[in-house]
Amino acid sequence: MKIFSAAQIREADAYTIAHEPVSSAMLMERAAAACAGWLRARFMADTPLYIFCGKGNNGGDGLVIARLLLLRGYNVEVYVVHNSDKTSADRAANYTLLEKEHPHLLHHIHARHDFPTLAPGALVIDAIFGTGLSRPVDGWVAGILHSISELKDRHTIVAIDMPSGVMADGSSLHAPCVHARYTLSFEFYKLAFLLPENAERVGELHILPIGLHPTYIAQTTTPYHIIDEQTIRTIYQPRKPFSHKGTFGHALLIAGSFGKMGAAVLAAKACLRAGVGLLTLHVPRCGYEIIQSTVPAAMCVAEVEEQYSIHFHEGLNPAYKCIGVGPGIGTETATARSLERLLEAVKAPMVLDADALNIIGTYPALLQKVPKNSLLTPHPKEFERLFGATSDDFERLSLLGKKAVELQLYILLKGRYTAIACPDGAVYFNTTGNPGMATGGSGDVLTGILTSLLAQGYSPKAAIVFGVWLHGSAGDQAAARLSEEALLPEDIIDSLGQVFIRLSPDKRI
Ligand SMILES: NC(=O)C1=CN([C@@H]2O[C@H](COP(=O)(O)OP(=O)(O)OC[C@H]3O[C@@H](n4cnc5c(N)ncnc54)[C@H](OP(=O)(O)O)[C@@H]3O)[C@@H](O)[C@H]2O)[C@H](O)CC1
Ligand SMILES: [K+]
Repeated sequence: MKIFSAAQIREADAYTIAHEPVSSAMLMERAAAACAGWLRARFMADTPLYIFCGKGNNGGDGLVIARLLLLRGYNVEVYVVHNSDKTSADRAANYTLLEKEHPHLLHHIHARHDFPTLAPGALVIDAIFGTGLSRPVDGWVAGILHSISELKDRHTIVAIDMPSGVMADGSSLHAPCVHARYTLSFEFYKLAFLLPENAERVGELHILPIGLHPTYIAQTTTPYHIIDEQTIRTIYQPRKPFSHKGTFGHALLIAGSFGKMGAAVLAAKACLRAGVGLLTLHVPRCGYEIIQSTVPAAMCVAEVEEQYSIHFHEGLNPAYKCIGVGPGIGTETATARSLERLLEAVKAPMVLDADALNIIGTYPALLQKVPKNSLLTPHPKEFERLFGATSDDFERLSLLGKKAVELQLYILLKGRYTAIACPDGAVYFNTTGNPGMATGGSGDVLTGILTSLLAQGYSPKAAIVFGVWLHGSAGDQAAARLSEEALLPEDIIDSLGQVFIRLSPDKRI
């Protein structure tokens, strides 16, 4: 699913109006009907309802929502926020319509002290600004956004299309914004919704389809995409009946050290469950019995060195289709030296995670030695160590994209919506996964999955997009069974099978 900018959304609107054909007023009616339907399904007609409307089309949506809910007997009051002397034509027409039928329900806000006192348990609709916001809101209008946000503990705030004050394509980190409990947005995710700095403002996001023209959507390009199950189904390669273990590749995982062998066990189990044909683990001496007894399907190469692996660049089997390195290996100087030699020796794309990234953060020259098209999987702290600090999430996203192109690497940035930046400039956001996965060890599971998919012959782009989606989906499946609180990385691994079954329904018994 594509993520469009505010300008492209306006174009999609105009294209739909010209080609469907549908009038702009009807499109507003559709958008508002989708919101009214959503609200009616969740809130009773006697809920005190306050709709705050701006002077643009977002305000127009609010006025139509008011009209539609009044028709259904809802208890509505409308407050027009006079942020501008100008108004849009569709908003003006809908204002006239409402004024004719319900003049006593219309109120006007020209200053902060015009803000009303709300009845207890009210539903507050924020339809002040949407995608038309071009600059941070200031003055008394900013005060109104604050007044709405202050209601959030006692009332339910629902933002229409965008929480007012949030800009679709740029940072509004320090700008006054409505903090909504729910955001009902039209047709597309906006880039701002996917970045952590807006999480508290957007609340629970619902994307409502309003029938924007499919031709515009198909022919318009954007670097930003949401990974959807439809895309995953085109990536996933079901197994052919005559395949054998050699068909699914031989992976090497370099993981674990004294006290961190759990990372190696988790990565190994995930690698096997994600379908690799053969797996070898390279561990320090202390990990030998652990691996042989907990992951019997894997082969194990143990070093003479007791606590840390420092010779993993030596004697590499040419049969290895993919090498994953990093979980729990530590950052000893000798380990860093071995990593450098490994990067010099390997030409095929690898997976680098955790301590491998921390070592590269300490010795940044190593970044240039990482084989092209490798997969790097930093969390935000590791990302900062690798590429430096940024002042907001939009700047960090742009740095992520820039580094992926410059270094010709796939770099993901872990988060609620993990962002995957590709060497061709595309960025994919993953929406699967849940807060239950924010536990030590979840990242090791991801490393195992990605190494497995690359070894099986998935292209680096297919492996990272599929792998991140799979990891999140297995986490969701596990959380549905066990709760987010009780979720452990092992449960993600155990649920991988269910996700594969979902992707290939003909395999169900
Ligand atoms: N395809 C769709 O998704 C549809 C969306 N619809 C809705 O339309 C809005 C976008 O409407 P638009 O009129 O373009 O813009 P807004 O209503 O969001 O904002 C315009 C008003 O905002 C004022 N403005 C802008 N920046 C500021 C600021 N920093 N401070 C104060 N005021 C600001 C602007 O005032 P001007 O004086 O600059 O003119 C306008 O008053 C979209 O979000 C959806 O809700 C359609 O209904 C259907 C299709
Ligand atoms: K809004």
